[in-house]
Amino acid sequence: MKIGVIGGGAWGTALAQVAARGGEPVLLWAREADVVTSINTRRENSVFLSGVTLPDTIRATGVLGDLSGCDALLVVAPAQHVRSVLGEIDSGATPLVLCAKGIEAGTQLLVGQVAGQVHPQAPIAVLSGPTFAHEVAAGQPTAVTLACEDDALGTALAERLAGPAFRTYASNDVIGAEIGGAVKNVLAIACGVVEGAGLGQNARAALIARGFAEMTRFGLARGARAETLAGLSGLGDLVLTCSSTSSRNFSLGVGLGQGRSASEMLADRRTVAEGAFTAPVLCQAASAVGVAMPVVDAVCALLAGADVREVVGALLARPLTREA
Ligand SMILES: NC(=O)c1ccc[n+]([C@@H]2O[C@H](COP(=O)([O-])OP(=O)(O)OC[C@H]3O[C@@H](n4cnc5c(N)ncnc54)[C@H](O)[C@@H]3O)[C@@H](O)[C@H]2O)c1
Ligand SMILES: O=P(O)(O)OC[C@H](O)CO
Repeated sequence: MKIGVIGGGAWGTALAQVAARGGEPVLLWAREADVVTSINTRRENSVFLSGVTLPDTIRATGVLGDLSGCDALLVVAPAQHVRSVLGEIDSGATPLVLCAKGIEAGTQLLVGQVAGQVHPQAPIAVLSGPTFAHEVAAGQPTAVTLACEDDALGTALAERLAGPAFRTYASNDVIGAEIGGAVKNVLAIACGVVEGAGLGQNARAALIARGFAEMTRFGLARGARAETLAGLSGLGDLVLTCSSTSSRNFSLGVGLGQGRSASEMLADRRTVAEGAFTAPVLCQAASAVGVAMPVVDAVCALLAGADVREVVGALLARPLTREA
């Protein structure tokens, strides 16, 4: 199965390395000419994943059409750009494996649903889980969910991408796998705020638990299965990103907690903090299905410039309620 990768950021590059591990050729499309040059001439993505030497079997291209001979495409562009990038490629019925984590602004669709709209003939799969790109690239042990409604294709993809230190768990809950990854990015911002504002470890643990309750309520309302949300792509990824400054979302939250403005921090950065874009859409999507997500609402308020102490005070002052 020849793999193509759409997106030359840190995660697309690390996944290209995963796919190339057995010696198979992998073609990676990158939007930036300097990324293409860096990979093809220096065997390194010095822009988004510096310090990692890539095998000769990974070739980069700036031409999306070059991916047309691939047997499966890993889609690793940021969530808000998946529609436009996929719209530029004529991949027919080639399976698309969505690896971005987010909800599209305007449509409130998960990225797999966006891909299904753009390429109705293509089988859709989702790869998601607790996966910092630099750890995967370093060959450190990692486990992910590989979800696909077509069990045979899902198993084939899971086997193709698995490696000695990269364990893939097959699932057919595509929506569940996507919702975990999208929602945890927003909750990671909240946990970063706790860190930045010095609110303590009790508060962070409470946010992880109550955030998981929000993820579960929203996921069930959108058709996810509870066991998927409690698995690698949900709770697993939530725990990872809510407890590490390696997370861009967590780090953005730390800045917010220290009183910096979101727009200032997001301006001019080349790397993506998906939670900042997902948060406002998630607020609308939750309201559309009648699900309360107070932590997510608080993140939206902070991203829009609200005062940290006031937002935290309002969260704590809500009427007492039952846990479940
Ligand atoms: N980095 C990780 O550890 C990691 C792990 C799992 C999932 N992800 C997810 O993978 C996706 C990609 O993240 P990343 O970390 O590889 O990116 P990155 O932050 O390393 O790089 C930014 C990426 O955004 C792309 N980009 C910027 N503007 C664009 C535009 N207008 N159109 C198309 N692409 C554009 C750039 O080409 C680049 O590929 C995100 O959804 C992220 O949540 C990342
Ligand atoms: O750096 P973040 O916050 O985008 O997180 C990266 C991955 O999603 C972790 O699984």
